[in-house]
Amino acid sequence: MMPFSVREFEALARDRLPRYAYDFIAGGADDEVTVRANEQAFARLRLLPRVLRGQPGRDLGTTLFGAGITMPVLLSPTAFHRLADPAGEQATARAAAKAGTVLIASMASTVPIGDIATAGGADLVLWFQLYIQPDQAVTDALVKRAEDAGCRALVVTVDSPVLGWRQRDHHNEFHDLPAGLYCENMRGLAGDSGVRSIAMVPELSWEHIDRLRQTTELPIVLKGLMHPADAVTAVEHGVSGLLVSNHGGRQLDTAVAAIDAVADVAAAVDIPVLMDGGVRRGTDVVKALALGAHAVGIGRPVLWGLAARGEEGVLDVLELLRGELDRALALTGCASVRQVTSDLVREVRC
Ligand SMILES: Cc1cc2nc3c(=O)[nH]c(=O)nc-3n(C[C@H](O)[C@H](O)[C@H](O)COP(=O)(O)O)c2cc1C
Ligand SMILES: CCCCCCC(=O)C(=O)O
Repeated sequence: MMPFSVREFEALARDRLPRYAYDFIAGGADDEVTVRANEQAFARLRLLPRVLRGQPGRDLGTTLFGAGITMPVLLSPTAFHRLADPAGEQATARAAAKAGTVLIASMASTVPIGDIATAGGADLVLWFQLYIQPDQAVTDALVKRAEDAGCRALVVTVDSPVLGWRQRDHHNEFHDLPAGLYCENMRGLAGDSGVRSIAMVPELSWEHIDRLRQTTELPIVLKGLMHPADAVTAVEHGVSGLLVSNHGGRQLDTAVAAIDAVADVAAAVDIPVLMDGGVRRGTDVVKALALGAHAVGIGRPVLWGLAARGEEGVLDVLELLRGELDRALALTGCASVRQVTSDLVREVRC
């Protein structure tokens, strides 16, 4: 059966994946309050459409750090794509390139960043997600690998000084990758031992960002920042963009829904603000744009598409969202993503 929504892709993925892999993707931290809140918060926001502003078509395109993309929907970084499909991140890269949008490759990819870039080809706008490592030489080597692969931005995840408590993974005893799968970006670096060689750094601070700023010319995007005061500080430290995110509810449980943090962050800074967490429909994209986001990211939906139908499934998910966004723009009276304004959204009590 052909799925007609992101949700239907989730159902297909659930049927196909082993339990531990499905749970790794679906799960979050502690009681998963924030996992649910991310989606529920979108449902609490309602659209207030404008009418009689007829346009023959809609322009979904936007620009990020000089690169044109065909819609404001990015692939957020997610680990271990080969858990979902043998072609892993290579399949994802091909789909992102065909869709004409940004792939943020996870540092915890099961395909090396150079091979992801090759699979996506010249059309792929590729960014690299980085967990700053305790050993500076390892961080430097990862940045070099990303630069050599042609990545156009570094996305530094700042919401993970320690790893969240993923109860489902503990129940499933999922602590390491199955045989044959490896954190390929770590291969050959000091201390390399697969998944366990990716360290979370409890002492992570603005000094780490300053040092990274001096190491690379690439734009730096901070991912996992939610507080407007931190957004202001980020700009002072030379950061080029922000990805408002609570890591899909996988880190601090009971953190506010990501969409609820967007407006204050966007009002505080003049750099591009992106968001991810709970985006499942084109209408969610419109709501995020209305609250000041430049674009949104999707995490789990990509893995559901990949598990359900490989490269084609990821492309299907992206094209479903594109179609929904196009319809949502038409139905709210917008001819382009730039016409989405804050007056189009209202919060209701559920
Ligand atoms: C299975 C899985 C793996 C993830 N791996 C990473 C990662 O390696 N690095 C990172 O910064 N975020 C990671 N994330 C968080 C996503 O980038 C993103 O913030 C989140 O999935 C967005 O929420 P959504 O899944 O509701 O779209 C992961 C999320 C999931 C579900
Ligand atoms: C120690 C392994 C780190 C992989 C982290 C992947 C990730 O961010 C996630 O949310 O899962």
